[in-house]
Formats: sequence, C-alpha cells, structure tokens
Amino acid sequence: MKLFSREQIYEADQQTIKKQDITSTELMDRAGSQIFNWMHLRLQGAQVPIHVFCGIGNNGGDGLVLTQHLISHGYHVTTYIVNYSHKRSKDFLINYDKVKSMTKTWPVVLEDNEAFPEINQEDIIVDAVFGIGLNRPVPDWVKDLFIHFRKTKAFTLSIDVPSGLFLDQPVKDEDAVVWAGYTLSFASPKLVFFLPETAKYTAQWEVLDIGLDQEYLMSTKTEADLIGKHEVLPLYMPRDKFSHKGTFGHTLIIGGSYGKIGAVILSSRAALSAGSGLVSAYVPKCGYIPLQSSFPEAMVLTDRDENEITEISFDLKPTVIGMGMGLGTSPNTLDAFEAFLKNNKTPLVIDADAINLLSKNKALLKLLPIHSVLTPHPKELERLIGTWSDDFEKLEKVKSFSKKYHAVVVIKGANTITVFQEKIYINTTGNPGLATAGSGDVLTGIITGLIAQSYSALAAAIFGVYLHGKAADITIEDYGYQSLTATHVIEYMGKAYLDLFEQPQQLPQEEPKEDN
Ligand SMILES: NC(=O)C1=CN([C@@H]2O[C@H](COP(=O)(O)OP(=O)(O)OC[C@H]3O[C@@H](n4cnc5c(N)ncnc54)[C@H](OP(=O)(O)O)[C@@H]3O)[C@@H](O)[C@H]2O)[C@@H](O)CC1
Ligand SMILES: Nc1ncnc2c1ncn2[C@@H]1O[C@H](COP(=O)(O)OP(=O)(O)O)[C@@H](O)[C@H]1O
Ligand SMILES: [K+]
Repeated sequence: MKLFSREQIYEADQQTIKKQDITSTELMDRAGSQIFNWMHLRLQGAQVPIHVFCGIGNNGGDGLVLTQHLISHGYHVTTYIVNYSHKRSKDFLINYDKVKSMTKTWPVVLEDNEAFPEINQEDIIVDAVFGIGLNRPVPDWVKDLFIHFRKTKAFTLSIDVPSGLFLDQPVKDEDAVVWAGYTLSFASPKLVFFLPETAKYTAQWEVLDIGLDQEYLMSTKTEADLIGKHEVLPLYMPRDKFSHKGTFGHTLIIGGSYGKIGAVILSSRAALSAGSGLVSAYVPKCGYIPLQSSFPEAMVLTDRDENEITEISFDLKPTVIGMGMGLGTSPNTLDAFEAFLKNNKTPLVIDADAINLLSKNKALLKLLPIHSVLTPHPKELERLIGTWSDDFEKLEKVKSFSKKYHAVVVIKGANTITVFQEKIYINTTGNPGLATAGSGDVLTGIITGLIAQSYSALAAAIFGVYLHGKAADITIEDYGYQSLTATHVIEYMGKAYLDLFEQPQQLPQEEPKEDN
C-alpha cells in the first residue's frame, strides 16, 4: 500500500474533484459519511454521549458532516467548534450552516480561556480538530484541550490523523497531540503511524475509501510503501518441476566465536528454511561439532583458530554470504574481515558484529559489493550512521548511506523499515514475541537464503522481513508472545510461505431454500 504525502493527498483531492466533476463539498460529504457509517455499524444507535470536536478547516468540516448524520439518526451528540482561527474553510462554513439549520442546539464554540466540557470515561470523543493542514505548533489552549481529552480516558476517534500530529515533522511536545484510540484515515495511512516515535499517537488505524481518483492513486509513486501480503506476492518465485538443489543457490554463513556458535546455527537453519538449495557455515573450530550435530543438512568449514575467526578462506563458490552473527570484534577477526572484503565479489548480507566492525572502520564500507544488505538493530544503526535527533532525520541519514554505498539497509524494530536509496518499505508483520535472543540471526539467514535463490537484494530484504514477521505471527497462535523462540520462527517458515496463498476466510453461506 502506498503511503501518500500531504501534497499528494491534496493533489488527489483536486484530481478527484476535476475528473469526477464533483464539488469539494461533495467530497467532504463522502468523507464524513464514511466516518458515520463506520461508527453506526459499531454503535447501532446506542445512546452513548458522543462529543465531536471540530476545527475550522476541512478536518473540522468532516466532523460537521459526521455530526449531521449522528443527529439525524438520533444519536446523543454534542458538537464543539474549536475556534483556533477565524479563517474558516468554505466547506466548513457550508456544513456549519447545515448543522445549525437542523438542530436548535447549535454547536458549542470553544475559545481561549473557556472551561472545557465535562466528558465521562464511557463517552466517545471524536477528534476533528486538525487534519493534514496542521502547519505550526498548536495554540496553548488547544493543547490544554488535548490534555483534557486524555485525562477523561474516553475512547477517542480521530478523523484522518490524530490532531496535532505533523505528517513530516517530529513531535516536540507530546501533550500537544491527541492520543487516539483509533484513527480513520483517508487516502492512505500516514507514514507517522509507523515510526517508533509517533506510532503511539494512534493505537489502531483504518483507511476509509472515499473514492479518490484511482488513476492518480495508481500512477503516483510514493516515498514510502507499506508491505503486506498483497505487496510481497508478486515477489514470490514459484519452483519449476525440474529444478534441483543447484537451482536454489549455495548460502555461506560466516560467523561465530567461542560461546556464540548458536547464532550461526540459527542463521544457517533459517537460510535452508527460506529455501536455499545448499547451506555451508564457516566457523572457528569450536563450532564444528555443535553445527554438525545440531544441523546435519549443513556443510561446515572451520577457521584454523579454535575460538574465533582469524582468516576467511574457503574452497567453494557460494551464491551469497551472510556474515557477522556471533562473530566478535577482536583485532584478529577485524584483520580477517578486512582481507576478506578486499578480495570478495560475492553478494553480502551483513549483520551484528560485521556491522560493528564496519562502524569502527568506516573505510571498509567502500569495499562492500553493490547491493549489499545490512540488517542493523537501532544500536547497530547508531554506530553505523551516528546519532539522529528524530525518526525523520534517521530516515534521511539512512537514505544518504544507502545511496553512498549502494546498499539496502534493513532497520530492524517493531515496524522494520527497509531503505534503498530514496525509497522506504515498511513491514506490517511481526510482533513483540520477536523481542527474543537470536531472532535477528534468523532474519539474516532468511534474507541470505532468498538471495541464494536469485531474489534481488531488495526483494530478498522486503520479502524476508515479511516472512520472518509472518512466521512469528503464526507462531504466537501456538506459543504466545513469551514462549516464542528464534527456533520457532525457523520452524514456522513453511507456514509463512503457505499463508501467502491462503484464501481469506469466507462466512458460511446459507443453503438455498428448496421449494415444496
Ligand atoms: N482526500 C482527503 O484526504 C480529504 C481530506 N479531507 C479533510 O481535509 C483535511 C485537511 O483540511 P485542511 O487543509 O482544511 O486543514 P485542517 O487540518 O483542517 O486545518 C485547518 C487550518 O488550520 C490552520 N492551521 C494549521 N495549523 C494551525 C495551528 N497550529 N494553529 C492554528 N491554525 C492552524 C491552517 O490554515 P492557515 O491558518 O495556515 O491558513 C489549516 O488550513 C484532511 O485532514 C481531511 O480531514 C476531506 O474533507 C476531503 C477529502
Ligand atoms: N516488538 C517487536 N515487534 C516486531 N518485531 C520485533 C520486535 N522486537 C524485535 N523485533 C524483531 O526481532 C528481530 C530482533 O533482531 P536483533 O535485535 O538483531 O536480535 P538478535 O541480535 O537477538 O538476533 C528483528 O527482526 C526485529 O525487527
Ligand atoms: K483529526
């Protein structure tokens, strides 16, 4: 799913109005009516007090359309105008007059220095104060209103975006944003719903279809895409009947040190579960027996040293190499890594201590083959690119890094983000069960195993992150969050693949009645 920017959404509005020959008021009607339908389906006329807070722009206008439907369907609704400016939008005014003409109880106008209405925890707040038009910090008294919302603990439904949340700037004051229980967004969810610092402002979100011009939406390229099943299915490569293990490449996993051989076992097993034809592991001597005995499918090569990698030399031609898991960062290992990079031409997936070695010796970055995949968690990323002041700066820095080194960067986290040059891909699978030792090693193995099967580096990163998260999502159905282990993720990879082709469940249909 594309994540449109603010400018693109305004453009989609304009194109829709032009091509469908409708007025902006009609478009607002669609938006407000969709919000109403969503609420009506759930409330079914329940007499819970609903407080609709409308700003003076088009977000407020959406709120006023909603209000009209709520009133005409007999809901217990109170409408407030949050009067932060006198520059009211045309469609706001049209709907303001409509509300006034249909009820004797006119909207309550809230100004600075006025008491806020009493709201109980069981009530519903609809937040239509600011939408995507927010362009400067919210006035102090409006911030106080948002704090009031939070204190009531009432369920808060935000229209389009939680008010006070900028689409392209960090939040400087978390009290100046509405903390939504649910956000109903138009055109697309917004990038900020997925970034670590701003995701918390809406517990859940949903996109409502307001019939925007399909041609514009389809043909417009976005800076960010949300990755779900629909997006990864076209990446999937089916297997030919006459294929053999050589068809699916040879993965080499390089890593491990005394006490950290498990990381290599996890990555190697994950590469095989992802579908790599052959898997070899290159480890210090102490890793030989653990690998051979726990993972019979792998071939094992060893360093001359017992405890750490001191020289990377092997007599095989891998399709791709995944490296860094459990590697350590000793001077001997650094020397081996540098010597290896100077001669290596094989595609690389780089994780953990291999990232740390690169971070300490930035000159080595130039030795990476193009389209290397790096899979840092936030701490590793910080070592690699330096600190950032907010998520937006982080993304910009990663984009620059990706362009400079022609690398694919996988920023691991709750919504793992893959960055390649100017474009970012936000993953939707995965869960907190993955916050467990070794799950990152598994991810590196999966991505490496996909490249072995001739997926491009970018496709392997996007698809690998998706499958890893999906396997974890299926695992928790059996094990719950706490008991999920990295090994489970490997074992559930098959189910993650099968899930790609599972049809959505259909409600059982009634049998046709037989005529007597
Ligand atoms: N396709 C779609 O998605 C559709 C979208 N629609 C809806 O339109 C919404 C966008 O509406 P919008 O452009 O009128 O802006 P909105 O957010 O209501 O703000 C109002 C005005 O407030 C001002 N302002 C800004 N910051 C301020 C501040 N801190 N303190 C004080 N004032 C401030 C600023 O005006 P300014 O004063 O800068 O001239 C701004 O224009 C969108 O989110 C969605 O709900 C649907 O109706 C149709 C289809
Ligand atoms: N809360 C979470 N939600 C979803 N995925 C998560 C969460 N926490 C961690 N993960 C995923 O788990 C993996 C952890 O990787 P990493 O920190 O390298 O672990 P390790 O070094 O133990 O292997 C990453 O793929 C990350 O995206
Ligand atoms: K809003």
